[in-house]
Amino acid sequence: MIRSAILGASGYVGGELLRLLSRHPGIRATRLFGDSKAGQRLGSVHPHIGGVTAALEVARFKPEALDGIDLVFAALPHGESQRWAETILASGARLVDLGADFRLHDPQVYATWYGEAHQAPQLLDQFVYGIPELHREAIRSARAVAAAGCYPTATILALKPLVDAGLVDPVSLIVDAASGVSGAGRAVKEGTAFNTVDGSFAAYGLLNHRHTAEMEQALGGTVLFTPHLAPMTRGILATCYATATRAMAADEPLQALRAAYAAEPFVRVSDDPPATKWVSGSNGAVVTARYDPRTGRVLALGAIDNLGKGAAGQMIQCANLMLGLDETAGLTAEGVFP
Ligand SMILES: NC(=O)C1=CN([C@@H]2O[C@H](COP(=O)(O)OP(=O)(O)OC[C@H]3O[C@@H](n4cnc5c(N)ncnc54)[C@H](OP(=O)(O)O)[C@@H]3O)[C@@H](O)[C@H]2O)C=CC1
Ligand SMILES: CC(=O)N[C@@H](CCC(=O)OP(=O)(O)O)C(=O)O
Repeated sequence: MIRSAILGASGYVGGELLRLLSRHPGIRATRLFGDSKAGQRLGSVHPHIGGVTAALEVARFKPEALDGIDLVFAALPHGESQRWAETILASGARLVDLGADFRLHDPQVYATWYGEAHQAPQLLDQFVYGIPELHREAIRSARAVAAAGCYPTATILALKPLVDAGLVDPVSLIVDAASGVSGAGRAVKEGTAFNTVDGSFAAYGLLNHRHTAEMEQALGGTVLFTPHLAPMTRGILATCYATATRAMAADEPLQALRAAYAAEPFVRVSDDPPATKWVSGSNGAVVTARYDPRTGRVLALGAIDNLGKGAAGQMIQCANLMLGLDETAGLTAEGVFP
């Protein structure tokens, strides 16, 4: 059994990691770390987690606590992993990091979008970008993975095969994506309070959301990205538009998606537009696409659970690959519907 530690165990992604690991045949959550909730038993921090895990205590992280740990999942606020990555990797443990700290290969691009200098640029080339459908072989041999952001995962899965097949102009990409409120984390904020989001639908981060850089790095183009907050707990739906490189059959983009994902265990190509509820609670992604001859544009959509394929599920999928386990281990549950 692989012994794992979770940094950020008391947050939303930490809770989802614990839920998924409770059914994982090869990875056990052994040590749990948090910040303000350090000292509390997990059962009170995450009441949805039971069994022996509920009795574990959330502790404050110390490097000595990595003794005997094979794998570290880090689900920390941006910037925190830069402080600890060197220590974690020196311990011999593999690292799957979900913060944005190691996703962008170029530290200058990081500084531009995150407004601060990168604190560990020497480690950047040790991290593989964590979308298994794009970088499966590199992830298998990696000691460190920077799991992709939630909006980028939905967007890249919908658009990347179309860019790779030369069907769309990569400098013409427009992405409107909506997220459930759990995407903003567990901390109480006015912008995500019930009275703010219930019955409302709002755009935010106009022209400068940091996930733009991640999408552009993966897609090799220019992206105009507008995130939205939707009155739901989980889910991301990315609606993407691009200029077609030529006239084509209406279903040619759909066929490109089918070819790209034919052997993928977690990506389903749908004739119909996907809904976030199709993948709620699962590691699934559903994508579709069409060519519109009237406007000469390609329309592509991707739906994921931000806490599943957009976070904890993808982290476990990457860890399974790094550890030589079945890629789907612990991740086979279907979505919760309705
Ligand atoms: N929520 C989502 O859907 C997604 C989140 N992410 C990213 O994953 C990371 C975690 O997200 P999420 O779980 O939603 O966030 P939360 O705010 O829910 O949880 C943050 C976690 O980090 C801990 N923490 C906060 N500050 C520190 C610190 N200085 N040192 C150590 N631990 C600290 C918190 O501990 P405590 O609670 O004890 O104070 C908590 O366990 C973030 O980088 C986020 O952007 C990425 C994709 C999707
Ligand atoms: C709804 C909401 O607020 N979402 C977050 C993004 C989710 C996230 O966790 O960002 P990373 O994937 O980069 O870590 C935001 O827009 O900042």
